[in-house]
Amino acid sequence: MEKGLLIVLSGPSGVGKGTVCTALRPKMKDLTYSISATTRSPRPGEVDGINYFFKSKEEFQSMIQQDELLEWAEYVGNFYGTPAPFVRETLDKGKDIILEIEVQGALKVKEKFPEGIFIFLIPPSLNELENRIVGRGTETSESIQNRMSAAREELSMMQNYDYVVVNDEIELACARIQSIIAAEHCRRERVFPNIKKQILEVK
Ligand SMILES: Nc1ncnc2c1ncn2[C@@H]1O[C@H](COP(=O)(O)OP(=O)(O)OP(=O)(O)O)[C@@H](O)[C@H]1O
Ligand SMILES: Nc1nc2c(ncn2[C@@H]2O[C@H](COP(=O)(O)O)[C@@H](O)[C@H]2O)c(=O)[nH]1
Repeated sequence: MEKGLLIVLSGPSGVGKGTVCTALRPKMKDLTYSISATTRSPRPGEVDGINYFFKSKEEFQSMIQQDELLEWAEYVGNFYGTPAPFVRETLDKGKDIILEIEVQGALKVKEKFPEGIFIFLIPPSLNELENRIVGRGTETSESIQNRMSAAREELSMMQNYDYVVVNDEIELACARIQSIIAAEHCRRERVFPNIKKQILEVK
C-alpha cells in the first residue's frame, strides 16, 4: 500500500497553527492529527490525550531514552516531542498526517522524512503576531517576550520549508493549505492516474 503524506506545519507561537488546524478538521476529514507530548502545564480547557500528552520531565526523558519520539525539542523552557509509533502507523495505513511543531523539531523530521511536506505559517506582521499571543490570554508577560524573541529566530528559518503560507484570514489560510495538499497528491500521482484514466475513458 502506498504511504500517506507527512505534513509538517510550523510557524511562530501565536501565528494561528492550532486555530488553522481546528478549522481544517471539518474540511479535511481524512487528515490525521499527531498529538505531541509536552512537559508544559495544561492551559485552562486543555485535555490530556486531546491537546497534548502532558508528561513530567522524568516521563519525557524516559520517552527519549526508549526512542519513542520521532523528534523532540526544548522550546521556551519546556520540552515538546512527537510520539513516533502513531505517525509511522498512520503513514503505513496510507493515511496523511499533520504535525504541528516548532522549527528545530521540523528540521529533525526533515532529516528522517525528506519527502515530507513542510509548510511555514507566517503572520501578516510581527505586531499582529504579538497582538495574537497577547489576545489569546494564555501567557505571562515573560512568556510573551520569550515567544516573540523565539519568533524572530524562527522566521529566519522559513527558507528551509517547501511552502510559506500567510495566516491573514483563517479561511484563506485553510484554503491555501488545502490547495498545497491537493497539489502534492497530484504530484505524487495518487490522484493524477485516476484523472488520466477518466480522460482516456472519455476519449
Ligand atoms: N487569521 C487570524 N486572524 C486573527 N486572529 C487569529 C488568526 N488565527 C489565529 N488567531 C488568534 O491568534 C491566537 C493564537 O492562535 P493559536 O493558538 O492557534 O496559535 P498557535 O500558532 O497554535 O500558537 P502556539 O504555537 O503557541 O500553540 C488565538 O487567540 C487565535 O484565535
Ligand atoms: N518540536 C516540537 N514542537 C512542538 C510539538 N508540539 C508542539 N510544538 C510547538 O511548541 C510551541 C509551543 O507550543 P504551546 O502549545 O506551548 O504554545 C509551538 O510552536 C508548537 O507548535 C512537538 O511535538 N515537537
